[in-house]
Amino acid sequence: MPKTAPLRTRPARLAEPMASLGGLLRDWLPRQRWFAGKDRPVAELGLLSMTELFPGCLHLLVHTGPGPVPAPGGAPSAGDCYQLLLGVRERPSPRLGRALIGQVQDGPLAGRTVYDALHDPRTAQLLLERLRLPGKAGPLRFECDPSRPVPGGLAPRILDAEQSNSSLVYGDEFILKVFRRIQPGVNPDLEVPSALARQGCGRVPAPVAWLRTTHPYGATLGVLQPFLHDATDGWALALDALAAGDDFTAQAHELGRTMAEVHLALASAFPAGAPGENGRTAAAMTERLTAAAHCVPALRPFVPGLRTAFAALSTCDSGPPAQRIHGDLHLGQVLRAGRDWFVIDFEGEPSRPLSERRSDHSPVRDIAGMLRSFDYAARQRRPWRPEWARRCREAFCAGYADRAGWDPRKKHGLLRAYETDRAVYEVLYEARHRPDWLPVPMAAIERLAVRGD
Ligand SMILES: Nc1ncnc2c1ncn2[C@@H]1O[C@H](COP(=O)(O)OP(=O)(O)O)[C@@H](O)[C@H]1O
Ligand SMILES: O=P(O)(O)O[C@H]1O[C@H](CO)[C@@H](O[C@H]2O[C@H](CO)[C@@H](O)[C@H](O)[C@H]2O)[C@H](O)[C@H]1O
Repeated sequence: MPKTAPLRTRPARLAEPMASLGGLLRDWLPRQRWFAGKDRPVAELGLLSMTELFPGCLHLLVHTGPGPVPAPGGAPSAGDCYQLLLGVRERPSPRLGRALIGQVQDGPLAGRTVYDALHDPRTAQLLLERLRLPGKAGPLRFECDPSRPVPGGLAPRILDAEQSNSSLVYGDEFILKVFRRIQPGVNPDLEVPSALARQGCGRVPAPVAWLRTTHPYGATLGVLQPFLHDATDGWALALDALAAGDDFTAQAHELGRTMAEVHLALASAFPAGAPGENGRTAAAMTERLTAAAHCVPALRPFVPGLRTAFAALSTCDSGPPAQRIHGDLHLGQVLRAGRDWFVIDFEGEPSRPLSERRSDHSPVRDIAGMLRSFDYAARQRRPWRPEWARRCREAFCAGYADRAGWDPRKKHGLLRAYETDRAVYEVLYEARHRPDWLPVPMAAIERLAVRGD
């Protein structure tokens, strides 16, 4: 892309830019994969913070309703906050392609073309330059681990993956995840891998630099970590194995061992909080089911059957103690390089509040997530391959038991409840993001509600 024209409007004068940018962003936001509020129009759109990061590049935190824009330091309001990096240039360019957001009609930016600057190699390069050394820009703080220096001049490319955030890869050596939906507090995707690195856990790429903001509240905005360039994610490997009719149990077994290792490292890295309590967990799961059935009518006939899984949880033995976990474990979150598995993306389920994602949970929740993922993979082939999934699930649990010292297969009631809770989450996720995929978790819902296995 050609060099962007410097913005001659001073940032302070852009205090009212939502009036001019608002229309464009209202159209553009709901079309982004990472935008969570697809089920409602963007009625409210307000500016929480704006920083001119480089000439021609604005860093924005915007609030989308339904609630009003919260006042700094004031009470939280219903709605979400998103991080945007907007490129602003004098003239449109066909090279902007799908990065184009549109042309501003009025206000201080009238006539300028606005685009998603993460697609602009120059912005990507400048971003890495800022991250390599500590520094600040307005409320933004660029920080790094001085023991893990990052070389300059690495060529950037935007990752073309179905993601909840946006990622840039630099010279196949580092990957920068730019969080899109921002919540106050430290993001577990920075907190957890940093803590695991301090434990010497080699199964998780360690953050080397990160971006945070101090306004309108403290929050993590991005994390740079080593890119495992020779790795393939577990989802792609599982689909390849299915297509070739290959067995995947050796890989699943090794993956089970890896997850147990990561859970053990997490338990040492974070002091244990209050012990988990099944009755309270069952109540929370039932509440989530009720909320999901409210949004997805197809769930409703199965609610009574699913509730029995949660009711049974209240009477189960307590199981392994609650601890920090991954929180959104599936085959897309594990990468295999050579014979080793690595675990990424410790953000947790993106739709849940950060406080909940950062609290302790049963490790069975992660195990259930991975077991569901084998089922997802097996359902990508027709006729679907229940045996393939069953063998992988067995092997994963056996590998986990080898390393953890307790066997998930002996915790049937816990596993059923957590699998049910995960399938309910998936129904909601698919209904919002990929309606064509809804039959996949719905098949599990039917199985769990009717047969309970
Ligand atoms: N350290 C890494 N090395 C190699 N690939 C990675 C690494 N981190 C992420 N990826 C790739 O980027 C994709 C998206 O990363 P992820 O952290 O899951 O983002 P999101 O939370 O937006 O879904 C992953 O599926 C994986 O293919
Ligand atoms: O974007 P994230 O990786 O944080 O996770 C979200 O998106 C996932 C899909 O990309 C979704 O996972 C579901 O689909 C997977 C196949 O694409 C499957 O392997 C998982 O088992 C299934 O849950 C995940 O739930 C969601 O949080």
